[in-house]
Parts: sequence; structure tokens; C-alpha cells
Amino acid sequence: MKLSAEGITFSYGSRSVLDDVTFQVPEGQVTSIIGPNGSGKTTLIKCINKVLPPKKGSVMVDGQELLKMNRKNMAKILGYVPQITKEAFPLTVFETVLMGRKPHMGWKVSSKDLNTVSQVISQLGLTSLSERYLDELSGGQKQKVLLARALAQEPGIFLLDEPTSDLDIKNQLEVLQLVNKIAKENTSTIVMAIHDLHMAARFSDKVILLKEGEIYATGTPTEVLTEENLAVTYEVKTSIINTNSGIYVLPVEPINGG
Ligand SMILES: Nc1ncnc2c1ncn2[C@@H]1O[C@H](COP(=O)(O)OP(=O)(O)OP(=O)(O)O)[C@@H](O)[C@H]1O
Repeated sequence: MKLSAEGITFSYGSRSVLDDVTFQVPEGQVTSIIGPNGSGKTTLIKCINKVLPPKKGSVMVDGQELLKMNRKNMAKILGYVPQITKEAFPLTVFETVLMGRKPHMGWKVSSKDLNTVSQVISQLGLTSLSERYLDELSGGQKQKVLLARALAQEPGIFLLDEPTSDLDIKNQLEVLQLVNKIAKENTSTIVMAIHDLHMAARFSDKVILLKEGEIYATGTPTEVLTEENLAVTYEVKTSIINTNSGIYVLPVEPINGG
């Protein structure tokens, strides 16, 4: 499924946060949204999935206006992994992942629903935690459960808000490899906000760099992750190292004493 956002504009009260954000996300690709703290990444993701209502703009998926769909139809198309919060989850891992099947369920849970949930739980290495309550998990384990819930939903498009922020390096690699595999093998479309620029470069087909609620640069990781672009947006002098295994962004020092 192709996703395109056109002219997304959003304010929290009188504070303008997104201004006329327009971009396209091709099917079967991973697109990362990067940018400094407060540049609008989370707000943009929340506007795409209607958690926040944009003041202006539209989001089209394969020619259909997403923002006009009801929640159930939208959930068949779009899976959302929010940033993890401290809120209590009175559900087990299995029950949480099963919630992802809700848009597909009839009156009762089918064996396909149960099989999909077990498969996804196993795929993410969560089987031994299956009966544990979410409140009893570590931040990283919880983050994987929220991803598992979105995978069980089997949507065409995934919106991931910093899906690896609480994960150790092995889990970061596994989750981002899995996300890439889903994009390539299932031709799913992935949009993720991510802070780690090296991981963004390594696992993204396309990068959108935000600065103060506007798109500053967009393109392949090599096109966007330049010392000039990062100096202007992050206010940091960096050294970009190109190697066979990808681009490394080495922060050198803040600009203007930042
Ligand atoms: N609920 C809110 N009410 C008012 N302002 C908000 C609210 N949430 C975020 N903002 C403001 O909107 C701007 C964009 O925030 P957003 O969380 O989208 O940025 P971000 O790029 O995801 O940041 P981070 O990298 O720190 O997660 C910031 O200036 C922030 O202070």
C-alpha cells in the first residue's frame, strides 16, 4: 500500500507544530522520520493515524482518504506502535497481542486469530513471557509486545514511533531486521520515527528529516545524512563515515555551544 500525506498542518492550541508537511511513502519500503527533539516526529505520526486531528491536510492510502475512515476500517490498514508509556496494562502479553486481531475478529476468537498471535509472539522471542502481565515486563520487553500487537493486526502500513528506543543492541538489530523483512516480503509499508541515525541509515530506504515542523530534507540516507544537513537541523558538527556496512554519523561537538 502506498501512503501519501499532503499539506499536514497541526497546532497544539496556538503553538504551530507542523506546517504543510507533504511526503509519499512507497509500498514495500521503510521510511524513517528523523529530526531533533521537538521537531514534530511524534505529532506527525499521530496526525497520520488520526490520534490527533490535523488542522489541514489529507492522508491517502491507495487512493482512499484515511482520515475519513472509521476506526475499524482504518485498523485493517494501519498498525500503530506508540512510544511506550508508564500507564498500567492489566493484560497479559498474549491478551495484548490478541487485541491486535480485533479489526479482523467476528463474535469470537478464531483458530486463525490464536495461531497468528502465537506465531508473532514466537517470532519476537516472547513465548516464555506469554502469560506475564505487561506491568511486570521491562521497557524493552514491553516495546516488543507493542510491536507484536501491530504485527498480529496484519496491516499494510505500520507506523512505528521510536520502536527501538528501549531495546538493547541485539534486540534493536532483530526488530529492525524484522521490520525490513516485513516490508520486503509482505510488501508492507513502514514509517518510523527514530533517533538513532546510524540505524536509520542502515535500515531505511528513505529518510525524512524534520526541522521545526517542516521537512528540511528528504531522500535516500546518503542524500539526507550529510554534515551540512545535520549541522543546520541538529546544530551539531558531525563526521559522516561511509563504510561497506553503512553510514556512521559521529557527533563531534554542538554548534554555538548548544
Ligand atoms: N500535548 C502537547 N501539548 C502542547 N505541546 C506539545 C504537546 N506534545 C508535544 N508538544 C510540542 O510539540 C512539538 C513537537 O513535539 P513532538 O513530540 O511531536 O516532537 P518529536 O520530534 O517527536 O520530539 P522527541 O524527539 O523529543 O520525541 C514540541 O515543541 C513539543 O513541545
